[in-house]
Amino acid sequence: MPKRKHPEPSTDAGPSEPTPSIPKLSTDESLRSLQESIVGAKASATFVCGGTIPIIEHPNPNPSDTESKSKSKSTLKASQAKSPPSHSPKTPSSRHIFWTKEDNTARRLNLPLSQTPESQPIDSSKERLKQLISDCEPATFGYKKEDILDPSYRNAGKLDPNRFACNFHPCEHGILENIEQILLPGLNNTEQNTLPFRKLSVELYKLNIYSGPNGVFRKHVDTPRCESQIGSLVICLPCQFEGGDLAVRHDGKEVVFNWEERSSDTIQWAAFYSDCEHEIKTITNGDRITLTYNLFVTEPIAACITQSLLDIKTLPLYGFLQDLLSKETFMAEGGTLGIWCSHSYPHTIERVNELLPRGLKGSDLALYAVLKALGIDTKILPAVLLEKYLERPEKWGELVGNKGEGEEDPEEEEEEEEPEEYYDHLNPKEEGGISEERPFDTFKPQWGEEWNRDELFIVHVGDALKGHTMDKKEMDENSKEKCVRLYGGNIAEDVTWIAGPRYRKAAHTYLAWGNESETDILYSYATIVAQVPPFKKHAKV
Ligand SMILES: O=C(O)CCC(=O)C(=O)O
Ligand SMILES: [Fe+2]
Repeated sequence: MPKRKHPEPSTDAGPSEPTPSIPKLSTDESLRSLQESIVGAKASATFVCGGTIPIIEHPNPNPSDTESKSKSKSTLKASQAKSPPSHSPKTPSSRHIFWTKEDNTARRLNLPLSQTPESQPIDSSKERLKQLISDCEPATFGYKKEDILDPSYRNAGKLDPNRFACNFHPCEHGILENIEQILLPGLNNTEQNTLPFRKLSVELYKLNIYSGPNGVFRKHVDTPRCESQIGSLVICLPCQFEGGDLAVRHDGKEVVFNWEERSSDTIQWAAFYSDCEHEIKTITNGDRITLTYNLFVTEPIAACITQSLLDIKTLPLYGFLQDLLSKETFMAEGGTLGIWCSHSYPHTIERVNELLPRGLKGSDLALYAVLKALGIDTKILPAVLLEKYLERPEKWGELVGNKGEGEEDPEEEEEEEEPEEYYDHLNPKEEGGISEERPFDTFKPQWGEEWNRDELFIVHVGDALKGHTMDKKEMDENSKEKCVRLYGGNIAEDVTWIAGPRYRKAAHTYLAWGNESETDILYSYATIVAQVPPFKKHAKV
């Protein structure tokens, strides 16, 4: 365990946010304020960004007005993208979609329709648009590993990328660079390079058309196409429509992109992490044509482009923790902090150690990087909740938002490992739907309740992340013993837990005891575990 650093008075902590001062707080009070600070940092973390590119008749030297025009219902604003790099190409006056019909003949549509070449009457462009719509196939959505066609849930047309091409690429106008800076920032400080430099790659996924009066895609979470997928990008091409707001949510926050006003003459875009719930409100009129892309985090790149990295010391959380650690009253004997990750990761895949911590998102990334930068031994580890709550079923209600006694067995409710699409439709009575899939969503643990340690759960923290395993024969052991065998590690009696469990993943499948043999699943959560060393007065940075 490293020695607790005794930081110098913070001179370079945050440019705007003053470092909160914590005079003589007991460890418990300090932990409470730490929890507030971490939860606060999570609340202000970014999970989505977007922007606008006007289509102009004549090339403009600075064409990419990427200022976001999204409307936010919460206090959070959609992150504003910066100006494009100087090498950004000139904006073409219009965009072309080329596509093939079933008989393999090719067609072309110019957008915006108002910029139809003079040689071509506008009516024939409108006719082309109709043809494009009718050449699309009905768009399905994934539910329980099946493709479902249900226009009351998703009413749209689609073309797969092998049937169309468009003279647009998200690298133009610096869109990808802007997304990278916001969703995949390099975090660094002068002393320590805490994370390898990361880059985004992008892959075209579909062309979709949502047409009035009933085009819609109700709330869902995109299915990641592979483990390194970190998000989705939507490019809305210039074509007039009304309605069709895109609402993106994470952790109780919502950002709404209202694209109707500028739909006829601009390209508008939004990018968000894959675990964000989102929906497209009803398109009441016109045609909303989008290109969707999958965003992946690439292999680590050795070279660091230092000037583009965000300085960790400018994060308010850095100053706060630095100050806390300089107080002798804070965890004087040292101890372990455990923070449940607020984003979903494929943390039980075979190659998990290639993907984490590299693929950390938003607030998890910031917290991990801050702890590392402060010299705290920090790891991403799996945590398993052992079923102590089964002995106290009346306590379960408190966890799932005071649902009261006699509720269904939470294990049964939570059988799926991913939040599902289509839940709202299938469970119309369940307000919000999502709480059924993620029972912890509504639970806000308060420091001091010690809910997970003594009363409700025993948390087992593994020694390292590892891929999903399977026992093909019955083992004579209880869950605790199983965890120790699979993960090493120990029952984490002395971990101070912050925030609450969110996204679990199947970690181990095994044959359960019973009259008939059936398989059971052990789930784990990704957590950030930090070993705070004991305070040593003489320990200087
Ligand atoms: O078109 C949009 O705004 C989003 C589309 C979407 O959510 C999807 O294709 O999964
Ligand atoms: Fe989606």
